[in-house]
Parts: sequence; structure tokens; C-alpha cells
Amino acid sequence: MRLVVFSGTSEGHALCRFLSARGAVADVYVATEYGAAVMEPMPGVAVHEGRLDADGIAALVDAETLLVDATHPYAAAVTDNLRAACARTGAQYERLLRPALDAAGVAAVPDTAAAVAWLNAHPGKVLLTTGSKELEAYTAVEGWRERLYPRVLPSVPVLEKCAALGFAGAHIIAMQGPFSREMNAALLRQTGATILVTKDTGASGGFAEKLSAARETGVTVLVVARPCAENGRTLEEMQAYLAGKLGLAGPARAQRESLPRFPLFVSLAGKTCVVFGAGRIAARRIGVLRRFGARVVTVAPEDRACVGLTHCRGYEKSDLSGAFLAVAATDDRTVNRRIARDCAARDIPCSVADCAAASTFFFPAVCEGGGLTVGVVSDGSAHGKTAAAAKRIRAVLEEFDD
Ligand SMILES: C[C@@]1(CC(=O)O)C2=NC(=C\c3[nH]c(c(CCC(=O)O)c3CC(=O)O)Cc3[nH]c(c(CC(=O)O)c3CCC(=O)O)/C=C3\N/C(=C\2)[C@@H](CCC(=O)O)[C@]3(C)CC(=O)O)/[C@H]1CCC(=O)O
Ligand SMILES: NC(=O)c1ccc[n+]([C@@H]2O[C@H](COP(=O)([O-])OP(=O)(O)OC[C@H]3O[C@@H](n4cnc5c(N)ncnc54)[C@H](O)[C@@H]3O)[C@@H](O)[C@H]2O)c1
Repeated sequence: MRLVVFSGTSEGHALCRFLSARGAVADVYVATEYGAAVMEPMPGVAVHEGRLDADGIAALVDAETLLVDATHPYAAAVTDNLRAACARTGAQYERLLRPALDAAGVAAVPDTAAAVAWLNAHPGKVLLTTGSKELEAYTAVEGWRERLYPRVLPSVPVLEKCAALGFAGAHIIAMQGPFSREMNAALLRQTGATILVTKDTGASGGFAEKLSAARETGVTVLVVARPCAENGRTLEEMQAYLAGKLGLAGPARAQRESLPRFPLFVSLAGKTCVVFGAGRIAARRIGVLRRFGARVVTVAPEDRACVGLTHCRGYEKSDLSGAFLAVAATDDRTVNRRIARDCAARDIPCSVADCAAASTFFFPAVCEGGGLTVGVVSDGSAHGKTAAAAKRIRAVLEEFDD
């Protein structure tokens, strides 16, 4: 049974960590680059990014697929598409729920239109924490330019949208949550808001911190209800269900990571090996790969170690096409992670210079002499030992030279 998770939420992220730690293999789909970037590389978990409609989803799943819908409780359209694609293909649909919190004593409306009507009946400045998607609808609030302070994600498209709608810079709060009670209270005081509008985003959405901050500052809370009541499993229930269904044992990750790496001696003659970065580490590896006859493609915006660049620019996904293996040796951790993820999605072995856990192959210390080749790697925790052992092995191999 193939496991596919549609995520982008913290509970989806937690489920992926649970699965990876138990040695499960899963394809995870997130809608945005932002969603992909917050997923750290995890063994067995391949992250794919992009928005998919029902046809796109149906093309990914079949009757052998178990699809976990861990999308946001307010992403109703995505959930509809996932359900439709599963119904059409025979894939099993499982909904990961974010439990609603009990929010007694706050005003509640069924949807965005009702929230706008409510705000038109209640004056005062508003801290709007419902995200950027429905922002346009809120421009129907009377005096919105002066009254509304939307809090949105700090991504360029989102900020462009805010600007295009006509929100002034002094009114846009661009920051990534989760937010503490103190932070919410400070923002309420700073903006002079007397109303806080929120969705019922549950515990991981920081709902409780919004409620307590509003209580502390005497601000009225308006909750926009979830699109519909849903059936499904909570995170704990889903973990237990999948562990049973997939026969997952206890946490196997530590065990798997300490397993020694198999020394696979392959011919690199004419094979395309892509190296990202052109610093000290990249230069050392490019030298080794060239010595073994590989066709080395080098990509970096700056050739610090004079390796000779194929592409003088930053990493692009298309650089991986046709690659037999890849080495991520830039000095930018985010870029190295991205390369690791993109390689995992394409089954291209990748050595990641700043993250042993994300490496699907380890670049060995190569020792040669007397017609022998020895590759040395550690369990990923003792690179100093690797270098020291390699030095001694090189001396031994010299004895075989005639
Ligand atoms: C064998 C060798 C091949 C080569 O690089 O050519 C190699 N590392 C070598 C040297 C070395 N590595 C490091 C230092 C400086 C500090 C120190 O001395 O400790 C030095 C010394 C130096 O550079 O002089 C630090 C380091 N290395 C990795 C991390 C990240 C992490 O652990 O997560 C960090 C922390 C860096 C950071 O976070 O910034 C990760 C990896 N390094 C690997 C290979 C892969 C596993 C092989 C294994 O474990 O045995 C692996 C997992 C992935 C990969 O890169 O493929 C080469 C010996 C060459 C030779 O002697 O011929
Ligand atoms: N595995 C190892 O053996 C080992 C040893 C020491 C350090 N490290 C790690 O290796 C990494 C590289 O170390 P270094 O000393 O070679 O660094 P460096 O600073 O000398 O070189 C970094 C290179 O990355 C390039 N780069 C930056 N952004 C890029 C992008 N978007 N696309 C492509 N290339 C990009 C730069 O232009 C530069 O050529 C660091 O993360 C370091 O922590 C690994």
C-alpha cells in the first residue's frame, strides 16, 4: 500500500515525522514553496510542491493508495478535490482532523461574508488573523483602509496581494506564526484594535493564544466558523491507525541511521554528476569525481575554488535532469535541503555536505594504491575519524604499489 499525505499543516508535519521515525515511506504534497521549506528532510519522506486540482490528484493515486488529507481545516476546496479524486480512483481517503477548541463567550459567524456584515455593525480597529486568501472580501468592510490590520505570511506573493488590494504598509503585519499570547497582546495594543477576527484554527493554529491575548487586552473576538463539521481521526488516532495498518514497528529511525552504509563500487565513466557549490568542499569532490571519469556538471553563482563552472548561477531544479548522482555543497543550508528534497523525489542519490541525515549517499574518503580502491565513511557522526583512518589506509595501500 502506497502512502500519500497532503499536508502544509503542523499536524501533517508531525505525522510525517512519526512515519519517518518508524521507517515508513511516504510521498508528501504541499501547496506552496513555503510549505515545502518548513519540512526538514526526513528519511523515507519525499516532499513535492505545487497546487493540484482533482484531475492532478487523481493522476497520482490509485486503488493501492492510502491518502491522508492533512490539509488546513479551512482549505475546504482542497479537501473536496482530494475526496473526489479518491472516489474516482478507489484510493482510500483518511482525514487528519485538527480538533476545534472550545471557545465559549466569543462572537461567531458562519463564514467570511457574515464576518464582513458583523464588522459593519461593530465599529473599531480590527486585527485580522484569517490569512490572505479571503482578504479581498474584507475590503467590503466600511472604512477598511483605516480599520483593518491584516496579519499575513511574509511571502512575496502575499505581500503583493496586500499591496494590490490597497492595504497601506503601516497596516500590514507580515510574520510567520505561531504567535505567543504576549505577541498577540502586543500587536493588539500597538494597532489599537478592539476586535480580533480569527478562524477556529485549533491548538496548533495558535487559537488559544489569540483568545487569552484578547481577554487580557479587553478585545472582542469574532470567530469565523469552519466550513463544515468533518469526520476523521485526530493526530494520535491517525498515528495508531497507520501504525496498525502499515505494520510499523517502534521508532526505527535511529536504528536505520546507525546502519552502516553499503560501499557500492560503481563505474562513473561518462556518468553525469552534478555538484552544487564551488568552494573548498565542492572542489575536493569535483576532483575525485573527475578522476573517476564522471562528466561533472558544476553549478554555483561564484567560483570560489576555481573549479570551472558549467552554470554560473544558483541551483535550479532542472540541473538535476539526467543526473546519476548529486553533491549539495553550497554554504546555504536552505539550498542544500532543497537539493536533497528534489533529489529524493527523483531517486537521485545525493550527498549533502552539511547534513548527514539528509544524505542518501555518503561521499567517501577515497584511498587508492596498488590497484586497490578503498572508500571510507563513518556512521555520519565522526568525520574526523574518517579522515584519520583514510590517512592510515593510504599509507598501507602504498605498500602494494610496485
Ligand atoms: C569523507 C569526506 C569526503 C569528502 O568530503 O571529500 C567527508 N567528510 C570529510 C571531511 C570532513 N567533514 C567535516 C570536516 C570538518 C570537521 C571535522 O573534521 O569533523 C571534515 C574535514 C575536512 O573537510 O578537512 C565536517 C562534516 N561532514 C559532514 C557534516 C554534516 C553532518 O555531519 O551532518 C559535517 C559538519 C559540517 C557542517 O555542518 O558545517 C557530512 C559528511 N561528510 C562526509 C564525507 C559524508 C559522510 C562520510 C563520513 O561520515 O565518514 C557526509 C555525511 C555527507 C557528505 O558530505 O557526503 C571527508 C574526508 C576526506 C578525506 O580525508 O579524504
Ligand atoms: N562534508 C564535509 O566534508 C564538510 C566539511 C566542512 C564543511 N562542510 C559544509 O559544506 C558546505 C560548503 O563548505 P565550503 O567550505 O565548500 O563553503 P564555501 O563558502 O567555500 O563555498 C560555498 C559555495 O556555495 C556556492 N553557493 C551558494 N549558494 C548557492 C546556490 N544557491 N547554488 C549553488 N551554489 C551556491 C557559493 O557560490 C560557493 O561557491 C558548508 O555548508 C559547510 O558547513 C562540509
